[in-house]
Formats: sequence, structure tokens, C-alpha cells
Amino acid sequence: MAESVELPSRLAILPFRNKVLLPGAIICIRCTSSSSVKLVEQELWQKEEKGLIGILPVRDSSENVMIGSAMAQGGGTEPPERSPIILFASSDSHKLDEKNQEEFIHWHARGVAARALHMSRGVEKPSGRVTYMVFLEGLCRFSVQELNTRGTYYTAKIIPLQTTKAEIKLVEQDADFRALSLHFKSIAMELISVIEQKQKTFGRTKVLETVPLHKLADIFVASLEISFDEQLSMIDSVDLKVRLSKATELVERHLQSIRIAEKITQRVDGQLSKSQKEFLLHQQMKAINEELGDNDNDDEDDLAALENKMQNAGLPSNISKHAHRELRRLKKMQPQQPGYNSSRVYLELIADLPWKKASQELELDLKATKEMLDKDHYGLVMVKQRIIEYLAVRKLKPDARGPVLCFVGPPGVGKTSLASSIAAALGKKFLRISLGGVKDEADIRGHRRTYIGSMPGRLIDGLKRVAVSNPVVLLDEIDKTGSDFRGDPASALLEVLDPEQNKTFHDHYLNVPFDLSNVVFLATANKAQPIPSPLLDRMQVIELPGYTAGEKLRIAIRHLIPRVLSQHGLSPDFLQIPEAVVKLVIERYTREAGVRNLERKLATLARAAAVKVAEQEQVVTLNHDIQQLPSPLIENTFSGGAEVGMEVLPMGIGNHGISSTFNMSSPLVADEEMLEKVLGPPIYVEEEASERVATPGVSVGLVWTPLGGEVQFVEAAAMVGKGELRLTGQLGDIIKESAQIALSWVRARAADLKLASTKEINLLHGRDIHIHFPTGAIPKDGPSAGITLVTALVSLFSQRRVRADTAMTGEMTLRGLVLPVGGIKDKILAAHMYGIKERNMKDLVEVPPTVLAQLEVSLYFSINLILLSIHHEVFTEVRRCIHFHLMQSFDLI
Ligand SMILES: Nc1ncnc2c1ncn2[C@@H]1O[C@H](COP(=O)(O)OP(=O)(O)OP(=O)(O)O)[C@@H](O)[C@H]1O
Repeated sequence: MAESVELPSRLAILPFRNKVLLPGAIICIRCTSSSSVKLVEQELWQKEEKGLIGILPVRDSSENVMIGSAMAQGGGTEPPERSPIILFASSDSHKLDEKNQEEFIHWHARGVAARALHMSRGVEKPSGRVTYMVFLEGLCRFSVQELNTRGTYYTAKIIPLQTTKAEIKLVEQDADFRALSLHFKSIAMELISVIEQKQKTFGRTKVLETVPLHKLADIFVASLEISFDEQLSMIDSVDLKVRLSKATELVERHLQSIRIAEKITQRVDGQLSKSQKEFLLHQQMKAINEELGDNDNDDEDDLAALENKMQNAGLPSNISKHAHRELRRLKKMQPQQPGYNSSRVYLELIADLPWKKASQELELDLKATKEMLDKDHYGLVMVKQRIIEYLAVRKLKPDARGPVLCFVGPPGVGKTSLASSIAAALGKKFLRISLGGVKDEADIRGHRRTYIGSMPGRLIDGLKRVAVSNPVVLLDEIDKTGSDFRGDPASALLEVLDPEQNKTFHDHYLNVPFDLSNVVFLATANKAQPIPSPLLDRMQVIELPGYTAGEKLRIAIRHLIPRVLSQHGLSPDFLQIPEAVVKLVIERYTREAGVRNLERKLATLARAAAVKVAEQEQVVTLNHDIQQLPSPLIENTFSGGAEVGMEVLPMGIGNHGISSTFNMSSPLVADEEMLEKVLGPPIYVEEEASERVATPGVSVGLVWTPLGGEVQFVEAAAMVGKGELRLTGQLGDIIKESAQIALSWVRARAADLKLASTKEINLLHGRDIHIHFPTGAIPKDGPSAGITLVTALVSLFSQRRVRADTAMTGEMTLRGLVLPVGGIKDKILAAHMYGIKERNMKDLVEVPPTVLAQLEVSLYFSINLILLSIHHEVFTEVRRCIHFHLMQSFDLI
């Protein structure tokens, strides 16, 4: 660091254009102009001791601001000849260069004396011009008294503006100055540490302790990027207090700007650094691809295609506006940007949805439709009739908003296939939406696009797939929707099925209304009861009960076997399943209301036959090829040259052939033996019911479940106890009540009915009775089980076995009257499957017309109701029925 120096009264002057050298600063200059080269040569290079020169700032004439006192002519660091004209006359004015006559320069009145720390000389080739590189250190301020020329460069008479030690001491005693210097040191320290942190260097803070304060101010300001005017005012600040306060202001401002810049960088870094990086990488990749001639503009092409698709999608004007706004946003995004993909997928959906596209509706030919329904479905006369009525109304009034047809019935009775037949009759596309297990409203309405992984609801998604706005949509298993914390899908379905609302169906994902009014909705359910009543209100329920064995047989022969054969690439030429065998399949291998399992079993038979046929073909080819093989073993086998019938058995069938006489020329005929081999031993046997009721105390009951009717065996047992009743099984409250009443009734009435002797009844009085009712009965069905409970108890008390072919439920008693009520046919059909025959009780159940109003009640006829005061005539009839049933059950009539 420069100590205080003795300055001569005259100094050679090197002008600095728009630049200032402050005391304590070190700079490197390159002198190329003739005047500066001359100055360096004479004043510095050729002197033995390190010479001193004066650095005087000059302002460009273009800035036209006059600073300081008037002075002489001059030049710049780089070539001084460029500014030869004297602007402010001084003692001496001189013209240095004619070329730059018009250019004015403004000398500043104060400058800084500088000493050369290091110099080097160079010669330019080929011109031979000499240049100098000089490292200058600013020493102290001076003011110019007079400016003159010495040859080609300037000299000036100067007065040094150094602060003496005494002056420094004096100012240091000033309280303001001390406070100021403390403040300056602290911000200087801060600036240093910021710089050190950035440059990861340390130890610069030492300067604050070693360098005197008045010099520190200059050194710090010299390192800042400040304007020329500020630099000049710094030179002019000869007073220490003024200098320090200016320096404090400038350093503080600099610190402030560093902090702001840092804040911005941090924020921007956090937000964009990843995407910027990706963007840069992407750009680089693009450049590489371009370089390799691999330039494909996939994204732009895709967006253009998307826009084109949107234009052709027939979007309604408000939706088109919305979609184009989204497209504009998409175009501005980078493909790597978050949200790009979701926005694009959304627009693809909008472009793909059938806003206007509809399939041409066929002119409805009711006769042809009826024929088609008959061709596809056996029986179901009432159901088909109802469908024809529905279609007839649609034909007469296509925009009629009739109720939605809802097919209710056990599985496999043809609900789905009827719906698809309706679609075919209308010439419309068919869309099946399975609602089984749907608990989330978003499944119907979609998720809002704000959610990650959001997607449209099943309806909108389905419509996108069928690509027409007027398909037949089957809402399958509508009774299986449930509601939980994720909302209620049924309420969303309400909007879908309501003709008033579905014109503007709102899917959360799509976020614009979609018109569902052209869609023909149908629904299926196993049970109508769980369907929420507002939804049920909009639907017309068509019940499809199960099929009798005879109906199943005919369905199998006419529909299932031909379909199964063709599905397996077979024909009656390969496999024949006679009626008797189909009957066996129905009786021994299936016990269901519909025909789904039957179809499966037939398919298993067809598969076995297909394997057989395929293997047979292979064997034939094998025979010829094998003869040419040189293997001695094979040669031995064929040694006689005779045709060998080889049979390859399908896996899992056993070691024997399906039929040893099988030949391609004659079809394979399924028989009982084949059934056992392919389907295994019979699953259901006829004797089941009689074996089950072999012990007294077991009776046969009929229940209804969503899968159709069921036969259940109710067991009662007596044991030592206190006359209590124990019930097991998954029972609803009503059945429990029925059991209590049944026990009391038997104890009180059995003797009257002469079903058990008083002795027998008394014997059981003090005993505990345990009744087990198998699961499956639903609470609502409870009362009708009363008669079954009574039968079981009477059997227990009297130790008489019930007849295996007798069963009764409350409804069946009045069958002749309440047949249309759902579930009854299913129960009868279930009874049939167990070999339980219907008893003709018609003559017993002549309920007068006055009682018809009680039909609803009759559904629940049971032993409980008999004890209650219902209509007298019904009461009498029911009592007769029960008596009749019990007599029959115990073979007493
Ligand atoms: N009456 C019938 N005539 C001809 N085929 C029938 C008949 N009933 C049912 N099927 C056939 O039985 C199979 C099962 O029918 P489908 O799938 O329509 O039953 P579903 O009632 O809709 O059952 P789920 O309730 O389980 O959906 C189908 O192959 C169907 O063609």
C-alpha cells in the first residue's frame, strides 16, 4: 500500500477518457498512441527510479457536461490526438491534431498521481510500432493549476491534495466521523464476506485492520462499478468526512443490489432451475439432432394434428372457444413442462368425444325386431312383449322420454344379451358400463383436472370409445353401487338418467357440459330393493325369473350348443350332445336360476372334443411322416406296415380315451361316460333331499336370494335343558321372532292337529330346543319361513320324518293369486332342482275377491301372521293350507 509521497510541482499528464484512477487502486493500461507512448518512454521507461505521472480524467465532448475549472487542451489514454481542441482556455492552448478538430474535450480539474509498478515494452509487427503495458498504482489527489504541452504529451503544474497526519488525527476525534467509520467498516466487512462466499476465498477482512480508513474508502469505491460522475465526485472529495460518507453510501448501495440479485436468483433458481436445465438439454438435443440431420418436429406436428382434429370434431361454439384457449396455452408450453401432458390428453379427449357424430338410426321394423328377439332368446314372452312396446313408443315418438328399462333377475338369465339385442334392433352401438362395486362418485363423474392422475368418468370414457353420441348404454349391475365418504354414485346416475338434466351432463374432468339426451339408457340388476328409490323411480323394472329345467333344456339345444360349437371351431359333424345328456348336465352339474354355468359346462365338453379333433388330425399326419424316420423303435412299431390308430388324450381327462371308437368320419356323441370323464363325477345328486331329511327334526324350506331361489334344510334338535330356544345361522330379527312363535304354536296346537301325542309333546316341554337355519335367508323374507320352522318342530316332537318332496313357503300357499310377485317362481324352480314337486293347492286357496287388497300382506304369510288378527277369510284359508301342508309332509294324506 502506498505511503504518503512527495509530489513534484509538475507532472506529465496522461488523460483518462471517462475513467478515473483513485488512490490505492491498481490498473493496467496499454499505451499505443504516439503521445502516450512518448509520455511513458520519457517519464517512466527511461527513468532509473520509478517515475510518477498524473492521471487526469477527461469527459467525452458528446456528453457535453462541463466539470471543474477551465483548463487546457488534451487527448485521451487512447490516442490523445483524438481530442485536441481546447475547450476551456487556460494558460496555454494548443492544437495537437488537425484530424479531430471538431472534437472537444473537458479536462477535470483534479486528478491522481500514479506510479508505475511494472512495465513491459512491445513492438507491433510488421509496422514496427512500439507499445507499452503499464501497471499503475494511484497515490494521491492533486489539483491542476496549469496545463501545458511537452512535445506530443501534456504536463501540468499541480498542487498535491494530501491529508496530513495532524488533519487525520483531528478528524478522528470527531464523534460523527467515528460513528461513520464504524458503520463503514461494518458494511465493508459485510461486502468482503459476501464476495468471499461467492468466490470461496478467505482472509480479505485483514485489509480492514491494516489499511488506514481514509485510504480504505478510495480502495473500496475503486472496486465498485459506479458511474463516471460518481467517480469524479469521489476524486473531488478531499475532505475525509465527505469522502467516507460518499464511500459508505456507494458500498451500501452495492451491497443492497447484491442482496436483491441474490434473492432473485434464489427464487428463480428454485422455480426454474430444473425445467431450465431440461429445456437446455432439450435444446442441445435438438441441435445435435439437427446436426445429424435427424430433425423431426414431432411435437409441432402432433399439435397441428390435434388442432385439425379439434376443428373436425364439430365442437359446439362455447366448447370450441374453451378448447382453443387451452390449445393456445399448450402451444406456449415446453413438452417437458409439468402440465403439458395432462393438458394435451385433455384436449385429445375433447377432440375424440362424439359431440355431433351419431350412428344412423335404422327405421324400426317391429316385426323383424320381434323375430330377432325370438331368434336370440328362448321364452321370456312377457319380457319380449314389454321390449316391443317400448320400441313401438320410440318409433312413434323418437324423442319420447320414457322410463329407463331395468332388467332385474338372477345371473345368467339373459339381461345383458337382451339389452344388446335392443341395440341391434335400433341399429345403434352398444356400450356396457359395469357399475358393480362402484362406490366413488368420481367413477361416474370423473375427477377434477386439478388432481394428479385425474380422468373422466366411465360414461364420458365409454362415449369416447364408441365414438357416437347416440349409443345404447347398459348400466350393468346398477344395484351394486354403494355410497361412502367418496360420494354417492347413485346421485350422479340420477343426473345421467334424468332427461331434464342429462342434456347438460357435467363431468368434473371434462369441465364442459356434454349432451347425453340421445343416449338410450338401459339397466340391469339382480335385486331391485337396493336401488335407491329416486333412481328406481326413473326406471321401469322388468323382472326376469329363473328358468325351469325344461326351459333350460330348450335354451341349450337351440342357442347354447350351436353357439358353443361355433366358438370352438366345431360343428355337429364333430360333436353331438343329445337331449338326454343335456338334461343330465342340467340336473347333475348345475343348480342355478340362469344358464351361465350350463353354458360353461357345455363349453368344457366342446373344448375336450376340440382337443380330440385337433389331436386326431395330428395323428393322421404323423402316421405318414413317421414311416420315413430311421428310428429302429418306430420301425418296429410299424414293421408290419399296418395302419396304426394312435390316440392322444387331452390333458386332465384321464388315461382312457374319450371314446375308443372315435373316428373323424363319425361325430363324437357325448354320453354319460364322457360327462364323467370331462366334467367329473356329478356335483348334485337327486337323493340329496331325501338323505338330508332322513332324521326327524329336519324340514325343507325355500328362500329367495339375488341368485334366485334356494332350497334350505332347517334342522331342529332337543336336549336336556330348561325349555329354552337356541337359534343359529345368520338370521334376521323377523326369522328369530318366527322361530319363537313357531315353537309356542307347536306346543299349543300340535295336539289339536293330531300331529303328535300329548305325551310326546310333554316329553319335550322341559327340553332346550336348538334350531339351525342355514345362511342365505334375507330378513325381509323372514316370515315366510315360519311354516318351515313349524314343520321341523312337529317332525322333532313327533319323531316323524318329513317327506323329502314337500316344501312350503308363505307365498306358495297363495301361489295362484300372487304369481307375478318376484321371487316365487325362483323358489319353485329351486324346489324343482331338488326334485321337490309343486303341489296343487289351488282348490284350497280360493281367496274371495274382497281379500285381494291383502295381496301385499300375503307375501309375508307366515305362522306369525296367522296369530295376528288379519282378515278372517284369509286367516281361515291359511290355516287350512298349513294343515294340508303338514298332513302331506308327514304322509298323513
Ligand atoms: N332365454 C335365453 N335364450 C337364449 N340364451 C339365453 C337366454 N337367457 C340367457 N341366455 C344366454 O345365457 C348367457 C348369459 O346371459 P347374460 O350374460 O345376458 O346374463 P345376465 O342376466 O346379464 O347375467 P348377469 O346378471 O350375471 O350379468 C348368454 O350367453 C345368453 O345369451
